[in-house]
Amino acid sequence: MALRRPMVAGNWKMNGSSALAQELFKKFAVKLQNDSAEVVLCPPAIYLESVRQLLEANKEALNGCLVRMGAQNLSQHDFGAYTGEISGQMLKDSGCRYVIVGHSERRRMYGETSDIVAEKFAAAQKHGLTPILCVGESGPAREARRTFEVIAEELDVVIEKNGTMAFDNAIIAYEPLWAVGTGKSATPEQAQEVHAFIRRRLSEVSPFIGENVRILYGGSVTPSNAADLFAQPDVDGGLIGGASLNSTEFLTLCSIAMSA
Ligand SMILES: O=C(CO)COP(=O)(O)O
Repeated sequence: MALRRPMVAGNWKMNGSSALAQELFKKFAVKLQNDSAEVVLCPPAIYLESVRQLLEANKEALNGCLVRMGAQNLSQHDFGAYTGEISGQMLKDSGCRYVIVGHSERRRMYGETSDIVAEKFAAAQKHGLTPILCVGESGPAREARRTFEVIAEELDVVIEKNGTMAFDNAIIAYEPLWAVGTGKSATPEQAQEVHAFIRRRLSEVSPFIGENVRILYGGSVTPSNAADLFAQPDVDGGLIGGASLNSTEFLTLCSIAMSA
């Protein structure tokens, strides 16, 4: 078993259906062979209950394979007059283990600042969820050679509020904005370079955290590029958008992670 168990997390975004969940579980029961990788489904909140029921109903068929559930977002608040929001406690109550925090689509389209992201990270942990913290630079930032600077800023705000040790119970996802939903993935070398940078930065404070935190790559991962990406020493799997909506492709990605 690798030091860090690979993870494949499917971020459905505002896509999918309960039928997709059923289809996935039918295939999981047949195709997932072992627990050498962890599989996470992050459907829209309205489908969390369907996925929870499928997890329960397929417990035996999954035979120890690690399939878990995550949400795509949470409120930074515990409860109250926040129409349309969902708290960490509610997600925990619904059977979530993980929650994506700071996805670039939320930062860009819903005004989530790094401070809000840091609060959401704290709220997730407070309620017993493991945050999957997304960081990543834009295309222009990369062209201006500001990749490390942007990633460091995004990380540091979360570290300042929560401390480096908080990453003992967190996952990081490197998702360069120019690769998200564009069909243009980072090369394995580009991903590895940034993953190593993130690991080093955490190692400066805690070598233990640096060595153990799982860092996923996200951005146009498909069955044709996943093996090379997942084979990088600091890439511990993927956060998958588009390809997580196709059950055959998603299962292929899970198999690749299992043999990475
Ligand atoms: O944003 C992503 C996952 O969170 C990546 O999306 P794509 O895999 O569709 O590029």
